[in-house]
Amino acid sequence: MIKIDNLHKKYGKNKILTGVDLEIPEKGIFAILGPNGSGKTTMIKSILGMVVPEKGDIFIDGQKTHSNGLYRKNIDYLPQIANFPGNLGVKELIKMIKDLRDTKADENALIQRFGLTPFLDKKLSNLSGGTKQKVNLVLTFMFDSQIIILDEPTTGLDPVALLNLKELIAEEKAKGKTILVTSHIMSFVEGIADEIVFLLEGKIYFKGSIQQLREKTNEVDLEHAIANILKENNA
Ligand SMILES: Nc1ncnc2c1ncn2[C@@H]1O[C@H](COP(=O)(O)OP(=O)(O)OP(=O)(O)O)[C@@H](O)[C@H]1O
Repeated sequence: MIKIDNLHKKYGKNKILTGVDLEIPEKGIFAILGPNGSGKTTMIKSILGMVVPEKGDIFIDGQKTHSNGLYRKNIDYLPQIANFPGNLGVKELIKMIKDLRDTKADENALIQRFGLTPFLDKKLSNLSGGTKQKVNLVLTFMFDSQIIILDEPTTGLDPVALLNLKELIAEEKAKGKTILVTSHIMSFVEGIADEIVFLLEGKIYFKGSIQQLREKTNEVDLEHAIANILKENNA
């Protein structure tokens, strides 16, 4: 379980998170939504210990995150922008990440799933954006951690890869995992999310099911429900 208590983070004078309280239970898919710049990545990076908040606490399974970095081993993370050296080959990169993480990994089924076999000996700099993202997905999902955090996983994916990703996320959930995902693609979110967590003006504006959000906003679908919140709040 992930618990965030009164999280505050600013960059210089720019206040981004101004008292985030959030509880993410054991199992399920939670979509972190909010307008550009609302602090979704900042919140995710705080959970991962990559951003140091001024105030507030984060607990994972009851343990405070800044008391011990070991909890990170149990989180698989797909960053919004993954920058690996372009002269690395795909196979080399996978091996390098496996060696660094030093945890059991199973990449072969994922390589098949995303059709990456023909690219294994290619350099990253020679891959298309979507193919690079498929490689990043392999790097994320090849470990078998209880918590998976995906920051904009759909970037550059074609419809087949997108369907594959949706199925993969559903399979991981079926194993009892907790998945946090950010996305601006509402059809993707609607297809996978159990709950929406909506960040606005530094706080959690809404947490609940898509159905509850539709009822709250009186809208027929998620896209209109989100647009409604943004217009009402001039966001
Ligand atoms: N390292 C940093 N230094 C200074 N400002 C930063 C830094 N990282 C993020 N910011 C600023 O903090 C704000 C929140 O950024 P963040 O990336 O968390 O938002 P987001 O909700 O994930 O946005 P998006 O939907 O565009 O991905 C933005 O105004 C951003 O410019």
